Amino acid sequence: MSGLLVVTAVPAEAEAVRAGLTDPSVTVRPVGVGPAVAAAATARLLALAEAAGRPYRAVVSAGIAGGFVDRVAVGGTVLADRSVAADLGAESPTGFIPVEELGMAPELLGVGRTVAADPTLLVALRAALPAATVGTVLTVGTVTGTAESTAILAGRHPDAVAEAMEGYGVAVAAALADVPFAELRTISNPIGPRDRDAWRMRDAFAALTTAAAALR
Ligand SMILES: O=C(O)c1cccc(C(=O)CC[C@H]2O[C@@H](n3cnc4c(=O)[nH]cnc43)[C@H](O)[C@@H]2O)c1
Repeated sequence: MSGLLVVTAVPAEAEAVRAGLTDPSVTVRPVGVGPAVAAAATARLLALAEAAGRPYRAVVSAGIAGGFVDRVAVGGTVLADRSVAADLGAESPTGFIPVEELGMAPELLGVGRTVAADPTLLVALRAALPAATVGTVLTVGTVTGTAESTAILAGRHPDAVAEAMEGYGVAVAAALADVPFAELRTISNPIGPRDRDAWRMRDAFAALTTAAAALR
């Protein structure tokens, strides 16, 4: 059995995680931006390890994220109790319809648009990161960038604390491989009207390095 697999979107996130690790058995791999590449790359990493007779014991999606204002601060750390594909569904004149409510046969839904964190892994991470905010982390294909879309998303997900672009994809790969999953994020920017100058990447990367000590 191998140790923990940590997947990030970009190499800078992977470097920030590696800088804070205390457990040499942890493997960190940048897999790309967005749920599709994150799912495909994570599935491949898990399958290769399993085929080599050294399956990973758990997988964590880690990186920076946007935080919902008044729910988590920029520079803060978030643990997802569930990762949700926020835009998986259909628009309608009366609002968004989640994929579960579209009337498809349940067996066609695969793992659905919500994946809960592994309870044991989440308990361990919460114990190691007591200051972390725990809540839903949304996975989006497009970074939210207007006041209107922020209000809609926040209203639709009152339990959501952050949004990022990979967690649900990694979660699906982990679920199909029957490997425990969790998502760990540090907040680089408030979710809202796009203001790239307001992004605090350095603070978020520093927080990611600090939080990485919990990955063991
Ligand atoms: O949006 C940009 O302009 C941008 C430009 C260069 C690099 C980046 C990133 O490195 C983002 C990578 C990663 O960060 C997550 N993230 C961070 N903030 C948000 C957000 O507000 N909404 C969604 N995702 C966010 C995401 O997981 C990206 O993969 C960005």
